[in-house]
Amino acid sequence: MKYGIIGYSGRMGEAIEKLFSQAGHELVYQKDENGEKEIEKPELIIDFSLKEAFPETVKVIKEKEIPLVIGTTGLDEADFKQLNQLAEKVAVIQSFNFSIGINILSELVSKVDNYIDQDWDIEISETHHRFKKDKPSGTAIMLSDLIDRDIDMHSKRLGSEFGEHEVYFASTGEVLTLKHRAYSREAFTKGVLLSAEKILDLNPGLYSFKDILTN
Ligand SMILES: NC(=O)C1=CN([C@@H]2O[C@H](COP(=O)(O)OP(=O)(O)OC[C@H]3O[C@@H](n4cnc5c(N)ncnc54)[C@H](OP(=O)(O)O)[C@@H]3O)[C@@H](O)[C@H]2O)C=CC1
Ligand SMILES: O=C(O)C1=N[C@H](C(=O)O)C[C@H](O)C1
Repeated sequence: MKYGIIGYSGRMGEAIEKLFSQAGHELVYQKDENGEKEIEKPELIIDFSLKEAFPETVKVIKEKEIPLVIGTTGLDEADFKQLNQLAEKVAVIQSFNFSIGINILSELVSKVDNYIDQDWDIEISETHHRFKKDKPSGTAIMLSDLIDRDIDMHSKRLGSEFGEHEVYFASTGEVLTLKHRAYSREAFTKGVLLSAEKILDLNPGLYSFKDILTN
């Protein structure tokens, strides 16, 4: 496939280009803070940039009318409204975490929540590399949104950690911890590749990575 990346020069942009090139896909469009370069019109766009770049991403998708795979975090309700608007015309796959493990963990969180009552404490902890700009992580927000109460979230920024998430459920006398740790960015880029390879066959609409994994 011929694809484009927004956030091309970033950590994820570089890791995506490496995996996609190994899989035989061709980068024909790239955009970062320094500008854009288009060799030819891409079949789809992959966005792993920053929230500040989101208005530009919306503009690019509107102009090109091509599908979007987006993993950028920090997006708010207004941004999701825009994603829904784009999804009326093109397929959009959005997830704050493209790893298989976190998507299984999110199923488990919902399952545990069905067993416990208000007497249980629930807290989420996330650890990422020192360069990560947003806090709490998109994944921590996504996990807390699965539970119908306010959850305390704890963020650490340490060295080069790729991404660790823990969800604690505790009552007097016991604690249950669900934990996921990414050992490399491959944890995410493999999910991005799977999404990109499937998106060209999808009808317009807003899809999650879980939709892609389970269909
Ligand atoms: N959903 C998931 O599975 C995952 C999501 N992420 C998310 O992906 C995003 C990128 O992470 P990471 O690669 O580590 O971040 P980086 O800071 O390394 O990269 C950000 C990229 O965005 C570009 N950028 C910044 N502002 C603009 C702008 N206004 N217009 C166009 N491009 C812009 C930067 O360009 P320049 O270098 O020129 O400044 C850079 O290429 C983050 O939101 C992160 O949370 C990360 C991992 C997994
Ligand atoms: O910035 C990162 O690196 C990551 N960001 C995502 C998030 O905010 O949840 C996903 C992953 O944990 C890595």
